[in-house]
Amino acid sequence: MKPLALFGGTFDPVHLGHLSVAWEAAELLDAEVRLLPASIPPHRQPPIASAAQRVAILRAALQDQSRLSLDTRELDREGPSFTVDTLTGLRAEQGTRPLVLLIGADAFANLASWDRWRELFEVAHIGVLSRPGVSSILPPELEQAVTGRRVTTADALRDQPAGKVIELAVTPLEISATRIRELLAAGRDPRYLLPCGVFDDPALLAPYRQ
Ligand SMILES: Nc1ncnc2c1ncn2[C@@H]1O[C@H](COP(=O)(O)OP(=O)(O)OP(=O)(O)O)[C@@H](O)[C@H]1O
Ligand SMILES: O=C(O)c1ccc[n+]([C@@H]2O[C@H](COP(=O)([O-])O)[C@@H](O)[C@H]2O)c1
Repeated sequence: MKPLALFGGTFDPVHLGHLSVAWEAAELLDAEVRLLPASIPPHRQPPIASAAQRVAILRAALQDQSRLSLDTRELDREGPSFTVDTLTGLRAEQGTRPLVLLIGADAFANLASWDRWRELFEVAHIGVLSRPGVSSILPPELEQAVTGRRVTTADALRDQPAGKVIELAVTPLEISATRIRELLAAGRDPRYLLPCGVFDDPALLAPYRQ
């Protein structure tokens, strides 16, 4: 069975950095990949755009392809979007299908601050996406938790439903939502940092313009 990979984020807004690494992860793992927008992200300022606005941008971004899809379950839940709750729900739905949590290297380095973070390894594998400027040195507590879990081939994720960690060497694209919000707020037009379906509809980016 193809693994199911979840790529969570604030997506405020989704950009070509997200889509490119999600696409490459889908290819590298031969997995179904779902983008999972967070409702109230646990460890950061609330997003500029509302959940409905971020979903509208995601839908526009994902049109005309079938490899990446959208999973809005965190938006349907009250309270902060703790990833362990989301993955536990998916585990109950998906039986023994391998689940892979995709996270950028910057977010992965902070994993030990996440809610019930050790339980994540019980419900999913973790696929770490390389990101420019992010060191691969982990805090000792996390390094210890990861020891013995590292695998280097996608096939190794199919042998069991959860518990492994794989580094995914994706093409580095130095794009961030922060930079896109700054450019839009300054009246600039970051056309080639965003998917064309998003840029072609100016109403979608209105929340970020001042
Ligand atoms: N260019 C990129 N390359 C690799 N991973 C990325 C990239 N941009 C974002 N990610 C990863 O995507 C996930 C969701 O990121 P998020 O929605 O916070 O985007 P962001 O660009 O980091 O946003 P912000 O600048 O607002 O923090 C995180 O795991 C993050 O590490
Ligand atoms: O569960 C947690 O405690 C937790 C803490 C920080 C981040 N996350 C998740 O990590 C993903 C990326 O977060 P962010 O803030 O980089 O967009 C997103 O799906 C968040 O819900 C989850």
